[in-house]
Amino acid sequence: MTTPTADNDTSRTLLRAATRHSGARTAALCLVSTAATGAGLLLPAALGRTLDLLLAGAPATGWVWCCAGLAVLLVLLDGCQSVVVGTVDARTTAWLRERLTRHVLAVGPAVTARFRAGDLVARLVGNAAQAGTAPAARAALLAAFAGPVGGIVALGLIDVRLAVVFLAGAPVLAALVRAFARDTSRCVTHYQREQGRIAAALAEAVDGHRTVRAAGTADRETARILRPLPLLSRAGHRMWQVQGRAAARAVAVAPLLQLGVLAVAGVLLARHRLSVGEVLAASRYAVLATGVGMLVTQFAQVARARAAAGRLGEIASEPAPAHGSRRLPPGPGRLELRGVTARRGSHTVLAGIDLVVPGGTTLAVVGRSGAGKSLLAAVAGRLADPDDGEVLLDGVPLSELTHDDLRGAIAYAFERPALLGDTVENAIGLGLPAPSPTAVREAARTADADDFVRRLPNGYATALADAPRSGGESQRLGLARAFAHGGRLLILDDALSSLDTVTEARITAALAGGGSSATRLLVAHRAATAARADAVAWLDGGRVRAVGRHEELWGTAAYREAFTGSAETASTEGAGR
Ligand SMILES: Nc1ncnc2c1ncn2[C@@H]1O[C@H](COP(=O)(O)OP(=O)(O)OP(=O)(O)O)[C@@H](O)[C@H]1O
Repeated sequence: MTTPTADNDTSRTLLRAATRHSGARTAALCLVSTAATGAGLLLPAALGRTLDLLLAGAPATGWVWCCAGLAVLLVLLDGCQSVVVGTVDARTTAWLRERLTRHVLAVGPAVTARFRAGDLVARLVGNAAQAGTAPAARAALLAAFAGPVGGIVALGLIDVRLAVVFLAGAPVLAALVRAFARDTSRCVTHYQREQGRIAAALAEAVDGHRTVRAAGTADRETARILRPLPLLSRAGHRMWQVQGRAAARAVAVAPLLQLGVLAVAGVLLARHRLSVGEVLAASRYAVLATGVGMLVTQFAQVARARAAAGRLGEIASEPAPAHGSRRLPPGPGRLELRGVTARRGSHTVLAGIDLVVPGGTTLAVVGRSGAGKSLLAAVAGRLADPDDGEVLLDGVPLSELTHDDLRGAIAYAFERPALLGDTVENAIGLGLPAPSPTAVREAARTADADDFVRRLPNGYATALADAPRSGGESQRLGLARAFAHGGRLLILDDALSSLDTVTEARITAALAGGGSSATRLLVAHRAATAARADAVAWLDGGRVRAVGRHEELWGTAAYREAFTGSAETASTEGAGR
């Protein structure tokens, strides 16, 4: 579990990297924004000069053109700014989404232990888009600062007393902006958190729609999903209050400052220290110098982006398992667990497990529901790391293997496989660099899936979305994927549970009878499956109570009990282990 400080550091690092990624465009945006601010600052001076020349009856055509040119330039720069802001936002958002999606998938099940699925999606979609505006918003904030600062400098250049009058009231404005920035960050963080809660509950309800309908609890479920709504509404109202209060205070203070500047300018005009044009310029610079409205908007944007980046930082700080650099030497696929201990919360699920599966043999793992069979299967193929001990394949600790060697050597099938890909063929060949149609069909035949795939509208080319499947058919496709993957270790985590006993017998017999040369680890609930394995590991109370042939163990009453009453509850691929 990471700390809030680590999350904050990570969010800052993430934003810095995202800004670097759009570096050239962000620099261009800074240039365009600065140029726009510069043009905005020059315009009042040019207008003042033009007015003075016109009042004096002197030729002012050049200055009129200059004013017109500056006005046109401002419009053009404004257009450029919109285009560049759009591009920077889009590129940064895309970069953040890609990087975090990769990270989420690299972290694996641990990420779903900390974040609910809907909340993760809300973060990767909504918050990434908000955080993606950070580089452009910061550049715009700089430009928004340049306006008031330039306005004060210009006032000082016209007459230093004008700047002094303004600066006397400026601390009040600065305090307003600071309070606004602080309050906004707080409300935005609350708002985004409540949004994430709603998204998480909604995703759970959509996933469990059959259960909700069967229980007739749609109304209660809707209420559960929308429970954070009052808090969301409160955070939203608070945001508007903060923004409204800041604007109201600014509206109260800014005109007073502008009035002060104008009064002093009027006195100086009366004393012939300033021209009419300079008074006009001073009045416009006073407006620019009090440009708090712009600052408030930009601060709000930066605060939203930073709060969103904070939520992304929480994901990014979740450590992904590191892979080693060792290659897998040739070998028969001998699997060895040495003193493997795995805890979940305060519960020690696996306590110092020692187990050896000789290459090319089948080990069935049995035990009552909750005995830790799925966790053992996850640890055996490094879907999860043990808290203590190590797992070796042909003598090499899994944690020291390169990512490609590890994943190339171990194939998995689950009770409820997630089928990914455009077509049935792609779903079976998932993960293979170049899946051959022959290998995919051969694997499907071994998994007893070939017949029903051929009956689909376009056979193997049928889009997954157009291939309605029963639980057993999905399992067979998941098995086919594992068989097509090959490798020297095959782990079936309750992947035969939805098959009828005849099909299950056919598949396990095919595997044992030369259908696969791999070492096989089977999480089994049925006595018949255990009976076909070369050996059985009986898990009980977090330990291996016995290893032996099924027929030998069957004599023990407690062993027989492990097969009764445990078949209804089973593990799932997405259960977060
Ligand atoms: N992410 C997790 N957080 C907390 N506890 C967990 C987590 N994953 C598994 N557990 C707990 O670990 C124990 C073993 O779970 P596991 O799924 O490995 O059991 P199993 O033997 O496969 O059960 P079944 O036969 O019902 O599928 C259970 O008590 C389960 O609640």
